[in-house]
Amino acid sequence: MAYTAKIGPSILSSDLSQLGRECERMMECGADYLHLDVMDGHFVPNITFGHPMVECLRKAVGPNPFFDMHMMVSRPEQWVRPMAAAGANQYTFHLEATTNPGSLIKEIRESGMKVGLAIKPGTTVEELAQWAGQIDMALVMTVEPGFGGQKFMEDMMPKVSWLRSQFPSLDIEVDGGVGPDTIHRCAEAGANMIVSGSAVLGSADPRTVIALLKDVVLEAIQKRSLDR
Ligand SMILES: O=C(CO)[C@H](O)[C@H](O)COP(=O)(O)O
Repeated sequence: MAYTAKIGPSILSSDLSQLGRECERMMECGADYLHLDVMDGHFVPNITFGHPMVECLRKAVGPNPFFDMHMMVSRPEQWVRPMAAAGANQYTFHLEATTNPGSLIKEIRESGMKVGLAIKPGTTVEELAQWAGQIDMALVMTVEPGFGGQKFMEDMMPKVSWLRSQFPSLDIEVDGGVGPDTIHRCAEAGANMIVSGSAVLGSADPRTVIALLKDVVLEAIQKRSLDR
């Protein structure tokens, strides 16, 4: 079992006027990585930020925090090189946004980043599966992408369970409505990379929330390895 539990706060839910400080605060509170949501107002009905912001953030927080870029954009091919140059570590694009996932995967690798592949709630996991051998991480969205603070879609969990059964070493991320109330379902299904926005950033005690999320996932991983 090659994967481990990792918690990545979605900084979309932070005080955006203090983004550098918020990123540092999350890392100090035990985050394993930072999940950065890039939205273009076209693939999703919301706009956030692009590579100039990522470059500034990288300068502000230094070389260590792992930047997991969730590219909710219509033309993901366009931003691979700029994001790599800005200091991104992983480039997660949406399967629905490209007609040529194979060449995009190759380009991301050549640019030195890890590859993540995301699917919206309406996309089947079988469509993702054909690329699973070529990617570092699969992201199963548990809300319709576009906004933080939405309700967790429990009915996405069979996708996670199926992926885990088929790809025992793959990093599987869940994103949307994940927090103390929903983490058990994600962990049981086999997710190991946990994005949490409002539940972590909206808490008065993010350190405790991050630790709780991580403990639940670690316990599920241990249980799965004992059951094998
Ligand atoms: O990708 C996203 C929205 O498209 C966000 O990462 C996600 O919604 C996290 O926020 P929350 O935990 O509050 O749901």
